Amino acid sequence: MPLEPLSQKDVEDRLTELPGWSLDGDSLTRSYRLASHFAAAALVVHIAQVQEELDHHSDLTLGHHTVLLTVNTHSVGGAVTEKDFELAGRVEELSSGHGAR
Ligand SMILES: C[C@H](O)[C@H](O)[C@H]1CNC2=NC(N)=NC(=O)C2=N1
Repeated sequence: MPLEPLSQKDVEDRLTELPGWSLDGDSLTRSYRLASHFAAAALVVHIAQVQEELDHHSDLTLGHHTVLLTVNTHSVGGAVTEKDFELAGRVEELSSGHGAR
């Protein structure tokens, strides 16, 4: 089934299940803080693996002890779709194993 943009209400409702995530413009976003720069880099690699698995490649920025994700769907003009929530949920699951907060 082709991806469709979610309504603003759907996005807000779904965000209540993802603490730490918010809507920034047309994208879902979350910043994670890690114990070291290397730990942050390892989280980036792990997220990149999931992005490949889902064939969904959101912006992923490595900072000093931080990882910033900005998630939207290019094929619908950069709006938020179900696939963005799927990726965000997967990242939430794996982030705790990295000690991210
Ligand atoms: C052909 C390939 O499946 C598409 O280009 C995928 C790749 N990764 C993607 N990532 C994101 N964020 N949005 C997309 O629409 C998208 N499309």
